[in-house]
Amino acid sequence: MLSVEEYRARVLALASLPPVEECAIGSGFGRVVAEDMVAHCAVPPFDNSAMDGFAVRSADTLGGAHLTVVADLPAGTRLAPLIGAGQAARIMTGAPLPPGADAVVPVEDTDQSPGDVPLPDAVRVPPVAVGAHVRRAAEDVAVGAVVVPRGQRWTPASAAAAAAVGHARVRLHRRPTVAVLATGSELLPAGAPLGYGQIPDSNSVLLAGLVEQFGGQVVCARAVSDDLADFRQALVDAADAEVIVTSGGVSVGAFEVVRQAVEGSIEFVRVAMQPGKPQASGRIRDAAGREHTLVALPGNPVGAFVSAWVFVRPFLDACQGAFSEPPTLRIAVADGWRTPPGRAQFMPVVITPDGVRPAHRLGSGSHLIASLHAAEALAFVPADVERVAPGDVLDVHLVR
Ligand SMILES: Nc1nc2c(c(=O)[nH]1)N[C@H]1C(S)=C(S)[C@@H](COP(=O)(O)OP(=O)(O)OC[C@H]3O[C@@H](n4cnc5c(N)ncnc54)[C@H](O)[C@@H]3O)O[C@H]1N2
Ligand code: MOO
Repeated sequence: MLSVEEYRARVLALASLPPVEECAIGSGFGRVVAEDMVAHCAVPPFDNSAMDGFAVRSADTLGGAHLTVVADLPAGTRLAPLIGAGQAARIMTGAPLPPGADAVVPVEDTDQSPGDVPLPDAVRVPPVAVGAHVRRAAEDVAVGAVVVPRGQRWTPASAAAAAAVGHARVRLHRRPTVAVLATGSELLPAGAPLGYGQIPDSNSVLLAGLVEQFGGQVVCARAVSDDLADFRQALVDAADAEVIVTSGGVSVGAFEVVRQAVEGSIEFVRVAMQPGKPQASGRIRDAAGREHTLVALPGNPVGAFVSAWVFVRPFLDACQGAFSEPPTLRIAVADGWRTPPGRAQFMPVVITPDGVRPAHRLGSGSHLIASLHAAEALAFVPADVERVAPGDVLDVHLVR
């Protein structure tokens, strides 16, 4: 049996990076930045006022002062009047601090009224320190600084950062294309009336959703029977997919269909984890000679879910050039449970004020698909731990 880390390393070794595309900064959210984005301009680009008020020379204001108002400076002004001794300028938030001035007094702290009023001839101000209410040029980011590093996911906030430092376009990795095939002759599409021994296919919708959540682009997702002709047709549908994620058939038998339908090398392994013990992966070539990476997960739905988080997520991250680790917390256990000896366990849990507890009374049973959605996280129990007791502290991976 392989450890979780050993098998994860084997799956990661199958990853390859899709090409880079140049995109408008307002698009491609969720994709991964391919090159460090460097600031072309500073943020803020110039010293400016953080308040509506009066720009002053702090040295003039010791003990309070009555200053002559020599200019009116709204945001966007092109005026840059020199403020001399005993002078002030009315200034609005975001307007450049005029030369000579080194502080701003908010209008509320003066004898003037706020709002749209005529420019006064003079203003009474209290003492104010150098730099008060001034936003310094480059105090957020300086020219040449890396603002969004490669490997990070592109978000609306990164797009705003890009705009602020002078970029209209960004280089992003293309999303890897993924086909999801849930194998099993007992499977029917969701909503179809069930005959004897048949069940709804819940894995293809589960895995397709997770693949999208992990940044993959799902090109097809459906159930496939354990019949050679059906699997061959599914591969035709999946022709555009760089990656094929399957569920089912990894314990015995059904993968013979895959072996007969394709060329390539698929490795079947047992991983010391619960759920998710049987796994398979490799590279395959379809009848038309196209290469695909295969990541095959166990059919039991909770096993498929856990395997997707533990193997497919880091694999798809590597296929996108992403460096992110899943969010992991250290949380105490509220109610204890037994764990399988010699296998790491991923327990679906809810997070309560008292700590984590299993999301279902039957624990990590790998068929408990209808209650899995209640789980907020997977609590990781190392292979050498056989009993989890209240108060034990575990690594908890968020799964929402
Ligand atoms: N003799 C042994 N039997 C089993 C072992 C074992 O070591 N020795 N391991 C068990 C474990 S653990 C798992 S996990 C499963 C893995 O089996 P497969 O990957 O071959 O999956 P199937 O047999 O096809 O299905 C297992 C289970 O899951 C249901 N299923 C499958 N696909 C779907 C789907 N798309 N939607 C909903 N439910 C699905 C299927 O009906 C079965 O109940 O093997 C154990 N057995
Ligand atoms: O490994 Mo299976 O997924 O435990 O049920």
